[in-house]
Amino acid sequence: MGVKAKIAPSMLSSDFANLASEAQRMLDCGADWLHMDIMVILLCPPLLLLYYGISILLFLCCCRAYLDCHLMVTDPLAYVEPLGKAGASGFTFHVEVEGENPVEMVLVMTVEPGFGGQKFMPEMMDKVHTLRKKYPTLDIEVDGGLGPSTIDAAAEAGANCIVAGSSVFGAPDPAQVISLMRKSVDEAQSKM
Ligand SMILES: O=C(CO)[C@@H](O)[C@H](O)COP(=O)(O)O
Ligand SMILES: [Fe+2]
Repeated sequence: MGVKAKIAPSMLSSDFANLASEAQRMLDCGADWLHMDIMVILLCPPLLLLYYGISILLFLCCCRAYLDCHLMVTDPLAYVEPLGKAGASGFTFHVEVEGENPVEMVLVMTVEPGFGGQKFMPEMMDKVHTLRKKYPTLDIEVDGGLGPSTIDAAAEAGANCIVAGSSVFGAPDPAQVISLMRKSVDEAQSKM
């Protein structure tokens, strides 16, 4: 058996007016982590920055889940301490930003950063495959366009941490989608 599957619904696709109950709903459906996209005004609509400021605060009060914070910012280190104190559990940075990139988990984007609901980019699987060959026990996270129709490609390439927004929040039965993705990762890992 290889590395453990971790399924992380992206809160970007949740009902923003009911964040705390949306978070709990995903945990009740079997989510391992909650994925928090943190963006800057320069790259993304300001409303999202405002939203995430508020949502982190809400999570502090209401949610004890593992918060997988995806920092789409140019100065990620500046966010680590305050967000860590505030309850964030793990961070991913973008390789394009300056400075060191510590490797406990590698995130491979499978859409252009910025929005949920985009189409999965299968060409990114070469990168995942190369990483998995080189680092058999590393957590490798994929983010964007993951769902029932794309999970097998990601799992077979070696991804084990799966971020999924629209496919989970938009499903009539999110628990079933989470369970299907976990099964796909577990099966692929058992063959590695
Ligand atoms: O980081 C991002 C987008 O920038 C993601 O976390 C998306 O929120 C994933 O949403 P889906 O592609 O699964 O709808
Ligand atoms: Fe993300």
